[in-house]
Amino acid sequence: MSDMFHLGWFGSFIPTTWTSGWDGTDAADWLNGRFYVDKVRTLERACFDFILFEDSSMVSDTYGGSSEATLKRGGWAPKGDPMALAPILARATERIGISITASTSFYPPWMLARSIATLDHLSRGRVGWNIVTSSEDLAAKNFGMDALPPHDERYARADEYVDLVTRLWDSWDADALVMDRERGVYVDHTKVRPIDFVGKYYRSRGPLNTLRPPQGRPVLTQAGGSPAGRRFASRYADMVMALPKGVPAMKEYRDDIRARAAAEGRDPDSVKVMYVVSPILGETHQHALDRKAQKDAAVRAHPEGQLIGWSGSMEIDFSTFDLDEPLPDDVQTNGHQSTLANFRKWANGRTLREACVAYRTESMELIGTPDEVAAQMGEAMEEVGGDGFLIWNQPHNRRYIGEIADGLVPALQKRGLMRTGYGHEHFRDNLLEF
Ligand SMILES: Cc1cc2nc3c(=O)[nH]c(=O)nc-3n(C[C@H](O)[C@H](O)[C@H](O)COP(=O)(O)O)c2cc1C
Repeated sequence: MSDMFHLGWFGSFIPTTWTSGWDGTDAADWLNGRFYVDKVRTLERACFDFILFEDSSMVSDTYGGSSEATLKRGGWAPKGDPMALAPILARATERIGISITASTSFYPPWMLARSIATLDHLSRGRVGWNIVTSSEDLAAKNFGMDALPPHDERYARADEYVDLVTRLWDSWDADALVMDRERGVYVDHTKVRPIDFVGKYYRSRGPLNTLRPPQGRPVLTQAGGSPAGRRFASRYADMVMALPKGVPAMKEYRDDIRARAAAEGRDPDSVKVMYVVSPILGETHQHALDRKAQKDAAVRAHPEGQLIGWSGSMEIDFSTFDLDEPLPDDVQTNGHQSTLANFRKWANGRTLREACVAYRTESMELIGTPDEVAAQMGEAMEEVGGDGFLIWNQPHNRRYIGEIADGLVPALQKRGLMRTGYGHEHFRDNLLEF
């Protein structure tokens, strides 16, 4: 029998789908948080390890040189701040991890260390920080910069940033709070120290002005695809999100991350690699295939949705290219480099129109009845070696969440592939349990 693996949910604090016919009122009032509270409760009932919110800081106007295309569809903006949403989700739940994205290029490290430490207390040890360096110059302009530093320098800065943030968390010992009424001592000052951090890019005296996070180090997650990104992930991340295409590439990616982690002196089992998937479920196998065909037809009819996404993340105006030709060879980006490189490799001469239909934000296609898909996931994990999957909402509505939580999850649990309860209070302990 296959081993148990982890399941997380990967998504954004954005409107739900509003054109599927199964959307209710969520697309209108998603920003009041109610949909997300219901969602996280459902995922906790289904024993997901965590929910993770990606993030960005811009309204893209790359496609067609205007924000019209982005805003008209409502796919990338508006977007709420996951840092503000997290405490509401924490209050509504008991065990599920809540991981939020914050960019090392924009957040002052001391502020980030303090916000995450506070959230770790508010959630009683269930917070994760998804570390990104950001990749859009447009976002940099919102923070007073003309452009982001070059790709590899962003990772060099992030290296120092994470070092600084973890030192700030360590600037308070776990037993600093003594609350000795007789002696009149609330905090033992000998257990709180300045850090006097002086790096190439950052300086901070410290200490932090709040208690050490319950997890000590809240769960760190990352998604580096480039060599610099992989090195960074294997040095710091407890969980790496990945999008290699197909089982052999998934295995190669995991083996590489584990080897790099071992070279950094870490136990490879302390780094979990999780793959983005978006299962298409049906009542019968044919029903699932029909649903996939329907999805493909929708993209074929409106390929611009995909092109707008690529324009935003790669900062390349895809509206300027001929849809019936491949992406020209001379196109470059300072943004998600590995995304562009992977795109070229994967597109392999496809025209842009064909590429839009074929592209999937997922590592492998999973199509079938819940039990068939559970079996496919088990087989893939057996070949790859671990460590689990991130479900990416497609479509982003209650109907899809229900299909996963009440269809796929019970099928996984029946096969012994997924947990049926939480063994620990803290996110980190649950993630490292197997
Ligand atoms: C599953 C997944 C989630 C990601 N989430 C974010 C995000 O929330 N914000 C962001 O700016 N970048 C995000 N990225 C981009 C990564 O941080 C990274 O830039 C990308 O994987 C390319 O790798 P590289 O930076 O090593 O070139 C994500 C990537 C993946 C695969």
